[in-house]
Amino acid sequence: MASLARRKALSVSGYLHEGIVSRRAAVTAAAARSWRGFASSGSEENDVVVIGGGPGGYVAAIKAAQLGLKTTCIEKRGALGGTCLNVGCIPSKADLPLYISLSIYLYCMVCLPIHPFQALLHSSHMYHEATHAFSSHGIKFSQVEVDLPAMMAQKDKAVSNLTRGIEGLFKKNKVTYVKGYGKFISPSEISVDTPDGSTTVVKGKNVIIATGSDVKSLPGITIDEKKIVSSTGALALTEIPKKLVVIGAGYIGLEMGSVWKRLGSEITVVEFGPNIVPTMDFEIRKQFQRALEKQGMKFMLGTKVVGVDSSGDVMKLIVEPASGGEQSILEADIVLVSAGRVPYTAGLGLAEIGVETDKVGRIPVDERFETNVAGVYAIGDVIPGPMLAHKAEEDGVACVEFLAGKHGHVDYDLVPGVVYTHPEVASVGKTEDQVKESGVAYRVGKFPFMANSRAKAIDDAEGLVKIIAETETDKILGVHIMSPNAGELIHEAALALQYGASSEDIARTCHAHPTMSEAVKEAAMATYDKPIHI
Ligand SMILES: Cc1cc2nc3c(=O)[nH]c(=O)nc-3n(C[C@H](O)[C@H](O)[C@H](O)COP(=O)(O)OP(=O)(O)OC[C@H]3O[C@@H](n4cnc5c(N)ncnc54)[C@H](O)[C@@H]3O)c2cc1C
Ligand SMILES: NC(=O)c1ccc[n+]([C@@H]2O[C@H](COP(=O)([O-])OP(=O)(O)OC[C@H]3O[C@@H](n4cnc5c(N)ncnc54)[C@H](O)[C@@H]3O)[C@@H](O)[C@H]2O)c1
Repeated sequence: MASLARRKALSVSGYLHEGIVSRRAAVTAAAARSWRGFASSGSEENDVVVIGGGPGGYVAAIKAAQLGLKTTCIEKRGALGGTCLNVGCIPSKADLPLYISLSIYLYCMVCLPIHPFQALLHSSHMYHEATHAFSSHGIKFSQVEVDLPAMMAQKDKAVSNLTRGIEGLFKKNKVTYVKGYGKFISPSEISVDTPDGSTTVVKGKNVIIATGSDVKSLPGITIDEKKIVSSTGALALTEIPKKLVVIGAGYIGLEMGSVWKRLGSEITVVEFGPNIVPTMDFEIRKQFQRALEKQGMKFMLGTKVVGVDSSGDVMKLIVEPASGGEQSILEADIVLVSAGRVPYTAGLGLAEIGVETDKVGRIPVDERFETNVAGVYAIGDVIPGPMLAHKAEEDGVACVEFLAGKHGHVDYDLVPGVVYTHPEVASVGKTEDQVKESGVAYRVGKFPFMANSRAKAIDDAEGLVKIIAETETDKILGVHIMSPNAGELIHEAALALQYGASSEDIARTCHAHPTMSEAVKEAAMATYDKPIHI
C-alpha cells in the first residue's frame, strides 16, 4: 500500500475518498431542497413514470420500484432493453448457448450488459480463431465455414431471451409495463398510443425521459438499411459483403468493421478526423490502429465522403481530403454510416410542455437530472455525457435515488470506455493529452503484454497497460489498456480511481500468477518505481 504518510497527505488534501466527501455535501444540499412526497394517493397516479425501456429507463424503473415508488415504464419498441439490448451492445457481442444455460439471476446480472453487437463480435472472433489461430495450438480442422443465417439466428435468440428477462424483472419488482409510444400532454400526463390502436393516459408525479439516441445521418447519404446501413442494418446483413466501406472510425465503425472483416469482407474505414477513436489516448490509439491494420482493415484518415452513387449493384463513393482537394472513388457493396448518434426525442411533445433542448438536441439537466420543467427528469443518451449503456444505468439509479429522498452519484470522469474488438481497448480517467493540458506534473508507467506470462502462454500478447499518475502524490489519473480482455481488466483501475488510489497501491497489491492482471501491477510498478519482468 502507499506509505501511511502519503495516504494521510492524500486524505488531508481531500484526494482520498473525494467522491464520498462530495456525496455528503450533495446529500446535505439535496436534503435542503424540497422533494415531491410519495404518500400513496390511492389513485392511478404513479410516483414515477419512465418513458423508454433502455438501460437507462428499465434500470431506473426497477430501482424506483425497489425504493418503494409506484412505477410505470412506457416503451414503444415492443421489447425492453432499448438500443443496447435490441440493436446495439448485445447482438454484437454475446455467445448465446452459454447464456441460455444460465439461471435467471446470472442471466440478468451477467448477460444483460452484453449487447446484440457482442453476439456477432464473439461469433466472428471464434471463426477467426478457428481459421487463423487454432493450428498454432495444434488444433487442425479439415474445413471451417460460416453459416451466416445460423449466426444471425443465434444473435436474435440471445436478444429475445434477454429482453424477456427484463420483463421478468419488471414483474418481480412490480413495475407496470405499458407498451406504446409516449407523448407528453402535460408535465405529469403522458398519452400512450398502444399497439392495439387505442390511446391511454399514464399519470406520474415525476416523469423521467429515457428515450435514448438514434443514428446521426450525413448530408447526401440516405440510410435505407439494405445497402446503406446504420449499425442496425449492419447487424442484420443476409450476406457477407465483399467490400464494406465504413464511414466513421469510432466505436461502432471499428467493432462492426471487425465483425465483417473476420467473416471475410474487405473493409475500408473513412474517417473525417486525423485519427481513429478521437477520445482514446494517443499512444494506445497508435498501437490499436496498427493492430487493426495487421488484421487487414484499411484506413483513410482525414477524408470525407461527399457523395454516393447507389444506382448500380456496386456503389460508388466519392471521397476527398477533409480539407478539400482531389477526389477519388471507392467501391462498396455495403456502406455503414457510423459517424455518431444524436439524442432521440421525436414526437415526445417536449416543446409543448416547455422542456428545453440544446443545439444538438440534448436535454440539459441539473445535478438531480431535473430538466427546466419541475417534475420532468432526463437520463441516458438523451442528456449530455458519454453515450454508453453503463452510464445510462448509473444516471437512472442516481435519478430515482434523488426522487426517493436519497443521494445519487455519477462521476462522469470515471466512466470506463471499452472498444470490443480484438484486442480490446479499455480506458478510465484521463488521457495523457488531457493531463498534459491540465498542467499537472505526471509520470507514466507502461508494461507490454509481450512480457506477461499468461498472455505469452495463450499466444495472445498484443497490447500494453499504460498508467498516468500525478508526480507529487502518485494519485492515478488515468489507465489505458489494450489486450484481449482489456474490458475486464479495466475495472481494477476503475475502482482504484474511484478510491483515489496511488500507483503504489496497485503495485503493492498481491496479484495472482499467472494472470493478465499482473500486467496492470507491473505497469503500476513502472509508474512509481521499476517493473520486475522487463
Ligand atoms: C451498435 C451499438 C453498439 C453499442 N455497444 C455498446 C457497448 O458495447 N457498450 C455500451 O456501454 N454502450 C453501447 N452502445 C450504446 C448504448 O446502446 C446506449 O448508450 C444505451 O442504449 C443508452 O441507453 P438509454 O436507455 O439512454 O437509451 P436507449 O437504449 O436508446 O433506449 C431508449 C428506449 O426508449 C424508447 N423510446 C423512445 N422514444 C419513446 C417514446 N416516445 N415512447 C416510448 N418509448 C420510447 C426506444 O424505443 C428505446 O427502446 C451501443 C450502441 C449501438 C448503436
Ligand atoms: N463498445 C461500446 O461501448 C460502444 C459500441 C458502439 C457504440 N457505442 C456508443 O455509440 C455511440 C455512437 O457510435 P459511433 O461509432 O457512431 O460514434 P463515435 O462518436 O464513437 O465515432 C464517430 C466517428 O465518426 C467520425 N465522423 C464524424 N462525422 C464524419 C464524417 N462526415 N465522415 C467521416 N467520419 C466522420 C468522428 O470523427 C468519429 O471518429 C458512441 O459514441 C458510443 O458512445 C459504444
